[in-house]
Amino acid sequence: MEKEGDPRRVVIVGAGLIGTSIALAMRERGAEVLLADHDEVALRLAVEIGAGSALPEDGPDEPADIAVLAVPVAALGATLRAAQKRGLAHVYTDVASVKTRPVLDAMELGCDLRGFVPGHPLAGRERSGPAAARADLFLGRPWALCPTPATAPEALGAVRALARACGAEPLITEATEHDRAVALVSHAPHVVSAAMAARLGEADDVALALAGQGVRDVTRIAAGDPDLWTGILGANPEPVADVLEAVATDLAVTASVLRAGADAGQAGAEAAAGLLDDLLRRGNTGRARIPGKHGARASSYAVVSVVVPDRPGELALLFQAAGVAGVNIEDATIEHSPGLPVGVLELSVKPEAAEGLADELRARGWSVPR
Ligand SMILES: NC(=O)C1=CN([C@@H]2O[C@H](COP(=O)(O)OP(=O)(O)OC[C@H]3O[C@@H](n4cnc5c(N)ncnc54)[C@H](O)[C@@H]3O)[C@@H](O)[C@H]2O)C=CC1
Ligand SMILES: O=C(O)C(=O)Cc1ccc(O)cc1
Repeated sequence: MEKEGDPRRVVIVGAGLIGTSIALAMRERGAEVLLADHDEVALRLAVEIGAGSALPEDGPDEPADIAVLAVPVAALGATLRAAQKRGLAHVYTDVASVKTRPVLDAMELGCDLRGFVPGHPLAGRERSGPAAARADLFLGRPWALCPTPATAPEALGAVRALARACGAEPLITEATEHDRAVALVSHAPHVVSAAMAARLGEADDVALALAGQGVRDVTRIAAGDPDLWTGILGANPEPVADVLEAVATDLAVTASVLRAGADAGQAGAEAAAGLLDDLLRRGNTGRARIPGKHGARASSYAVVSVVVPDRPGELALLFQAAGVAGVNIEDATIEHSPGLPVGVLELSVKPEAAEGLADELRARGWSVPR
């Protein structure tokens, strides 16, 4: 549904995963979308899945409200310069995973920084290209905006409206702060995931046959495009290296503790166990600090666990019951063992709503262990 202040005409340069996802989200809001990509196959595919129409060679009839540059980090400066020269839009933004380096590139190339709002949606996938695009990719996700001192307030307002129209939560920050933050929460995790996944290159058939959800979780993002990630990491080297060195220290201490513990005496074994315990507990603490939906702290929700029979319509009934009880479900996960006739549904709700929900579900016949 269209909202006042939403951009009406949007140009997307780079019809890959992120560009096409923004295009699809804006099309759902009724915007006109014009797409460009130097890869004709990607462009055609994006047009065919309904993301918009191809930007004419000679540009739009009149400048669009916003042009979104969704190209790899290293291509951003030149792409902005070319887009501004063609007069594609009144306001420009980008989605690159790093902010300081591309903004410097844009300055060096003489881009007009007043109408440029550096941006970065913190949502993505381990797949590239328009075929992987989804209109709902940005729902409830943070979208960093890093205006420079030169950025015009109207330009910032327009890009903020674009992020909201895509369902995201805009968060204004400064480029160097952004780059340090994403080194910790996105870039270094990618390298750690790749380093673990790389071990699987040497795994034998038995090990691979035993691979469960844990290793899948830890290595999911390692499936990302190596070229894209080489560009991201190369543009944010120092902050990423700082995090990797800290992780490497924890790993090196753990490895030596495990080796020493194997043949240490009683006192040595206790010291080793203490160091290991310390890391595992710091891991619990760090993981619990990752915010849940809309930036709320995950630990600020209470979890109600419900045993649900594996029957058609069961979840619909249960969510309906929560609705009748006036309880908003903030998040839900289902733990399900294949072959078992039941699963455990974990519902995250506001703490004050947990008891009422549990009582309501018990009254309707569900098992909610105390
Ligand atoms: N992959 C992810 O999960 C996320 C990526 N990003 C950032 O979004 C940007 C795009 O990444 P993806 O969409 O994942 O990549 P992608 O590979 O799916 O799409 C990039 C598209 O840009 C096109 N392209 C490259 N240079 C171009 C140029 N000079 N002119 C026109 N088109 C050009 C490519 O042909 C390709 O279709 C990158 O800067 C990345 O850092 C941001 C958030 C998440
Ligand atoms: O796959 C995921 O879950 C991601 O988090 C992807 C991602 C990749 C790069 C970004 O700059 C932001 C997000």
